[in-house]
Amino acid sequence: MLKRKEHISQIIVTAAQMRDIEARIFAAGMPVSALMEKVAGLITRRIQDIFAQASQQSTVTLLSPQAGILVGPGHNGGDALVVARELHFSGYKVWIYSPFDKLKELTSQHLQYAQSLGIPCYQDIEQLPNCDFLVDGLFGFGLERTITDPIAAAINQFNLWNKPIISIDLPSGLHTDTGEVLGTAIRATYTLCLGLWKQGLLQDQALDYVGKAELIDFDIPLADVQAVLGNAAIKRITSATALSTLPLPRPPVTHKYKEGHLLLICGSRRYAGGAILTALGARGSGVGMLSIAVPESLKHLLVSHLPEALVIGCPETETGAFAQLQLPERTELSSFSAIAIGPGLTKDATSIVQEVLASDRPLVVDADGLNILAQLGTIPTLQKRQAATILTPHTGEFARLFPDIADAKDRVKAVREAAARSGAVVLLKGARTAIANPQGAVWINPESTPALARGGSGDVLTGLLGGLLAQGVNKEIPVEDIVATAAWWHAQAGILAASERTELGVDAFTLSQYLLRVIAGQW
Ligand SMILES: NC(=O)C1=CN([C@@H]2O[C@H](COP(=O)(O)OP(=O)(O)OC[C@H]3O[C@@H](n4cnc5c(N)ncnc54)[C@H](O)[C@@H]3O)[C@@H](O)[C@H]2O)[C@@H](O)CC1
Ligand SMILES: [K+]
Repeated sequence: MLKRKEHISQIIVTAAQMRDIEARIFAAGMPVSALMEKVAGLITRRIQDIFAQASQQSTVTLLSPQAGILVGPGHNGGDALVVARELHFSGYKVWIYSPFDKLKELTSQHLQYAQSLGIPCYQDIEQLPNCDFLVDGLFGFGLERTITDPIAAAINQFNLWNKPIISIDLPSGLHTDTGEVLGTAIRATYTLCLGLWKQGLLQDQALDYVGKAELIDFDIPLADVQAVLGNAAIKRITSATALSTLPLPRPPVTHKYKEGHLLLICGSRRYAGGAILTALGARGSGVGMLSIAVPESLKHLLVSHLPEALVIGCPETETGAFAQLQLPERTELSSFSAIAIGPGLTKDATSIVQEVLASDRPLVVDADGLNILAQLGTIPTLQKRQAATILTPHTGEFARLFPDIADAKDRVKAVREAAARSGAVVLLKGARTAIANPQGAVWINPESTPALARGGSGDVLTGLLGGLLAQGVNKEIPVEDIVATAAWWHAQAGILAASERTELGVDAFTLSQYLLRVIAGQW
């Protein structure tokens, strides 16, 4: 059983779902004002911690830091006003920017009380004094239309101040579900997301605005979450879930075939390195047995890099691409636990992709394998496969496979539709990789690094995923969990490598060497 905190940190909600969950809490008797008080108290404490830490690291000690509090018309503004009051009482110098004439009732009451305490309140940005940091309570999940002037101009101005900004719930201006910028948006240094993770904070287009995001858990009952979300949930992949899916510990009595036999089909003379990187990713997975089918002229190269693998040289075309898949005698595709196909294939390998699709083995299709699928237009026939199919496109490959649903503005929606249509588990690569299964469940990898935006890093993922799949199939681990674990592991290896070698130091070979270090400390 997952602990409550762990469970809560996995959940992702839309604005509508958050509103429904909130409504259940209020209907059960929790007063709105009491919840606001509780939440804003938690935010205040976190702001104080952040600021205390920053002061410790700085050579200048501020005796009474000055906070600018930005207040919108709804309950996000109400939260901000409670924070203003609490910071005021704990010795901060506080001023309030409240540009709206009409406020929700609770927000209006808090404003009135803050003013009665003598906290200065301004309506125009020109009047605002200097400050050490800003608290953004302009809009939360109630933002429903594009922000216009004068608020848009004020937000742009705040962004130019170059002061730390702490956004309450989400940076004002971001769409709660898609992360789209509605006109303009606050560029936060920290986002303190309230209660449950909002989907928009995990969409690629929001990342420039979100800063460092944290969840402020205010004890939402899990029963209310379950009642609203049901099973078609969107989940954040966490270390705890990923680690629990790894094929560890191994049973004391086992043998190499029991620990999975992966067949990789990859490479061409032109893209020889892709085959090596895919194989190194598979090696990192710990798979029991690795067979690698490559065009004949690559065989020695692969053997010299991976002496443990069984390398199968296949007939090749004049240009050194696969002409045919020729497995050793008495070996069928069904002899393997799983197959991964694609990196470095070239488009000459069309018939091999078809052959593999017709097999009854769990299958990962990547890179040129996906381009061949797009050309063949066979996406609907994937539904008929007897075993799981996993597609791992980057944005360009996704657009070729699903031209009518590729949607940069809502990647979660796009990946969900792609999975439903294809019957495959689809992993859409990005800064926040999103994974969907055909039943509508989605997983998002919440931590990654731009260091991974580099040729060959996808090949490592394909091998790693294939290797985990081969091991997981034997242990009856759900395919979606394996895909999520591979995405997490790959990203964590990138993060660890970047932390030691900078974001420029994570070439794909190096990445493959960091895989094991991610988990070595955990077991
Ligand atoms: N979900 C929860 O359980 C809790 C939510 N709380 C806070 O409440 C927030 C949601 O509050 P609200 O529903 O009042 O929504 P918001 O505070 O996000 O703002 C909605 C208000 O902004 C106006 N508005 C929307 N778009 C606008 C635009 N483009 N230009 C000008 N005005 C615009 C709306 O008419 C409405 O008055 C959360 O983000 C969070 O900060 C907390 O107080 C406590 C608990
Ligand atoms: K906000």
